[in-house]
Amino acid sequence: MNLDRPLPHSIEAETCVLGCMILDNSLLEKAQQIFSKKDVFYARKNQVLYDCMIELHIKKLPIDLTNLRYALKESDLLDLVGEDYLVALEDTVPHVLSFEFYANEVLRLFNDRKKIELATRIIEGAYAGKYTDVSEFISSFENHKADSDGIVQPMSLEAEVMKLHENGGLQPGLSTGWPEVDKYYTVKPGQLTIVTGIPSHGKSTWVTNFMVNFAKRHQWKFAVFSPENQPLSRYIGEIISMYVDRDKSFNKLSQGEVLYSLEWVHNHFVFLEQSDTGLTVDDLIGKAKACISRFGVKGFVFDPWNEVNHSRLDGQTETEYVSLALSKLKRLAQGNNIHVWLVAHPTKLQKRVDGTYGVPTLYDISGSAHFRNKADCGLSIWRDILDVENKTEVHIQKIRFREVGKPGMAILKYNVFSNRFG
Ligand SMILES: Nc1ncnc2c1ncn2[C@@H]1O[C@H](COP(=O)(O)OP(=O)(O)OP(=O)(O)O)[C@@H](O)[C@H]1O
Repeated sequence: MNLDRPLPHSIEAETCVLGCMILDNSLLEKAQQIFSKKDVFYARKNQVLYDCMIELHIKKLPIDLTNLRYALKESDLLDLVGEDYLVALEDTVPHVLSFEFYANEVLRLFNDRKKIELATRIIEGAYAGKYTDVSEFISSFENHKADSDGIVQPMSLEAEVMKLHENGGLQPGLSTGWPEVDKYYTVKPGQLTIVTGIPSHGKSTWVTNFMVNFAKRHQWKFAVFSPENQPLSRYIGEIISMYVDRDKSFNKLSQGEVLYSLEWVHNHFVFLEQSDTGLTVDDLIGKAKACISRFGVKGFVFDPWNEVNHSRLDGQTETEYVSLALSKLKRLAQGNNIHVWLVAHPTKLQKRVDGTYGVPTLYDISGSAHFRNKADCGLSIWRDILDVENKTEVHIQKIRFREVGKPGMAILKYNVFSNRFG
């Protein structure tokens, strides 16, 4: 089937991204985080240049015009890119600060092209009368590399596998900002983390503190659905206390400090308001996607699960509903290369003989064992509420990929003034 118009692209955005990386080589790693796929560039010469930059980076060589020209010549690709185009790259950049904006634009357009390609194949399949069950056909394409029969042959993944190897193989995720937690849990885009814990044991406080760490350290932006943290001005005050990280609470900051910090919060967070009827998982996913394209959001936090409107279809069991909803959240994470955190309460727990409650697991979350089965990573936050030292235990109960971490437990101390864990 022929498309009679060009696929969406922006040569200007692509050249700006490449130019920024020449001016500031450290941006290449950021680009690799934003673009999970290799072939995000529309123009062949831009794709060649991006590949070449990755190669220089792997060889620990500076990404500059001299090295790029040499590497392109070596692989007979200089004519394809063109000397003049290469030299002009640096001049096309309005400012390196625009990098993230242009990179997200390149990613958005790449995703649009993929959607059009997918839709075209679906239409072709329908014309050919090949598929009786449309939903099955669509889900086969969600596995990206599946051919039209849903069967993947390993050599079709050659480029991805070689790229993974070139980029250093199976690498850990990004640091949480707490070395003791990093031993067990790091963060990869494209995954779903489920956090559980007994009420008042500090799940929300820990997740919020985690977001602040992550936004500071990796410049991630977060979309947060946290209806219990109302009014929002109060929640933002708590975030500010965590951000400034001094032994003083929000109340003791100067007006200047508050205003400065508020601007930082503004640049790293957006909040989703609850609706009167309660937002459904589909509503939240729609809003998350809007936040990804409008604000370049990389992390999405649902806190807690029981504040979501869980209306089910007629005849659908709770287990089926949970399974489908978690699959949708995983697809949101994978398809957009973001990380999703879901906070969920355990069901009523059994008291221990000493009257205290033990550490809940993902199997204790009300609704279904799918919380354990579908999560890529599972954490349980627990504390002894009588502990005078305010210690919190972070139990890492499930890690799907070994490079991301391993099961274990990290202890963090909570500071009541800064509201931070350290
Ligand atoms: N280690 C700790 N020591 C003392 N206080 C803590 C500790 N961790 C959290 N807190 C405090 O406990 C209170 C409850 O924390 P938080 O709201 O984060 O818990 P939660 O597990 O999310 O609860 P819920 O399930 O009810 O939403 C907050 O006031 C928080 O400041």
